[in-house]
Amino acid sequence: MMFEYEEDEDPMEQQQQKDLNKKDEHHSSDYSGSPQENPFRFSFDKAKRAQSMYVTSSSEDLIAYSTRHLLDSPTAVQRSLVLNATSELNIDVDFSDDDLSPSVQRKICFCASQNPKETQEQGQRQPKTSLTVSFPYHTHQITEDYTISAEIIGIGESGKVMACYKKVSGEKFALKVLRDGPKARREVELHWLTCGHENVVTILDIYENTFDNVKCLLMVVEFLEGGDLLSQFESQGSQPLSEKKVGEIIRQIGNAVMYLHDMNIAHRDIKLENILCSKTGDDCIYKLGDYGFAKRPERNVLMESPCCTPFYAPPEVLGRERYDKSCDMWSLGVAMYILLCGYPPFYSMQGAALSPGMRSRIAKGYYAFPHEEWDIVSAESKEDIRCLLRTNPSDRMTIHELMATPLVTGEDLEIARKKRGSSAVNIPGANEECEDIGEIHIDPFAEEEPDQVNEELPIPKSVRFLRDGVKAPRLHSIQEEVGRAMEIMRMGHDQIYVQNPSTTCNTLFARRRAVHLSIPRVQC
Ligand SMILES: Nc1ncnc2c1ncn2[C@@H]1O[C@H](COP(=O)(O)OP(=O)(O)OP(=O)(O)O)[C@@H](O)[C@H]1O
Repeated sequence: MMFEYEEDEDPMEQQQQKDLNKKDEHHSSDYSGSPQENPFRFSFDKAKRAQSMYVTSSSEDLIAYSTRHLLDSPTAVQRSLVLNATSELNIDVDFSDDDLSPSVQRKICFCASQNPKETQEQGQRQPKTSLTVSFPYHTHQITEDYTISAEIIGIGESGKVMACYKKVSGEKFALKVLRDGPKARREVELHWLTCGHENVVTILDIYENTFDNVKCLLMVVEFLEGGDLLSQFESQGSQPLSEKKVGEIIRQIGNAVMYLHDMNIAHRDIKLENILCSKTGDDCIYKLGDYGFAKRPERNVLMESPCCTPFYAPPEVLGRERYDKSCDMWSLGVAMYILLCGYPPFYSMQGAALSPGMRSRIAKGYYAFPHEEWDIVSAESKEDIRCLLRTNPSDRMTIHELMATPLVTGEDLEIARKKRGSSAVNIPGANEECEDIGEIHIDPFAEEEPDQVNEELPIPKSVRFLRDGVKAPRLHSIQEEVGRAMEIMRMGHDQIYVQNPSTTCNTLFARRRAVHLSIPRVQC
């Protein structure tokens, strides 16, 4: 079997690479970790980075700084992509609606009564109509109720997450500042609608305040001491977790996802960074946060705007096809894979956020279960991953199916096997056992790309890399990866510049032109 496979060169990736090299020269301290590591094992020390971003001055200044940063930072393009994005969302609340289970209805009541005092005394909530549920928010200054600390507890795509303390109790909370707009409102609304679930980060208060003429939504949420799961996982050396532990994490987060999906809400950005931990160590409660991409489509309408983080992005998202809640299932499959072995199933060999090679492997559902990490993992868990990483969304395992698997229920595998009368279900042709490497998985249901029919699939370099350390991909922080990827992938805004095919001198386009003669030639 040949192991030659060159990734397609992508001008976008090359440009990113150049940018990164430049950045490396000037900010070498931004990067940590050895270049000999797997691309996922970039060790991003968020705490260190956050510490360097302390801002001293009054709380108002701090928030103003944060909002200004949303507009003026070097990543303003990314920010504006996020902030200018997409359409208004009205959440239908018809209590006779079949879609709304009794638990959902209870949840709506629960949320509505979170701050009854505020409702009665100040009447500062948005009016609620029978058709639209808005979230309750305060219009007075947040600093009347909370002391905003200079501590930045996290940095994400849409801004910083800061620490704040409730004045009356001294309790610590996390504060997320969003520039007001349809996207921010959608994030807050959908998060608010679901935040009564024990595995969803609880929202305490929402404020609509203006700083420097910028209207912002400020979301005060519970502070989770354990931080995000990626940081925890990396701080423990990205060592594979036991199946029992992974089952526990997936059970808790799966519960939250099931709750969302039953409400017809898709989270669309499930990843380890968005899973927050109540503490480090045992008996941790895992909670789903960051609803920045959550969406509730109109009934029977599939979602179209590309989102997600490339490591976790399913093929239909990359392919810009219509997709729905099943993209969360793919992301759960990726998260499960990472937790069980310490690296992702799909990644760019250049360490970029997304490359043509990675895109192609995702599209084909092409990944491996290398011996070293996977031989000790049960056939059942591998089968769960295969069912989650099916390229066709309609073939993919649903959340209800996942929640019934022995990994999640904790059912004894021997008993589960006896019940089923066999070991894990094997799909003929789905996997190829390769003595030296491990199990190579190719989704048997993946649709062939038209120009690749009858072509033998190459073994992905990732397999060689994992086994032989053939090529050391460059390392850079996940935040940068995500930032770049978001720039490429988030299309739901009005700032995308589409190059004119009859004038562009893009090299990738030139190569495509050479293959597809119908594309007009350009004198460059
Ligand atoms: N409630 C919280 N308690 C503790 N840490 C938090 C909390 N909320 C967020 N964080 C930290 O801040 C980081 C960024 O938060 P969040 O994901 O909400 O921001 P974001 O801008 O929407 O990020 P992105 O879209 O890049 O995932 C998290 O990965 C986590 O480390």
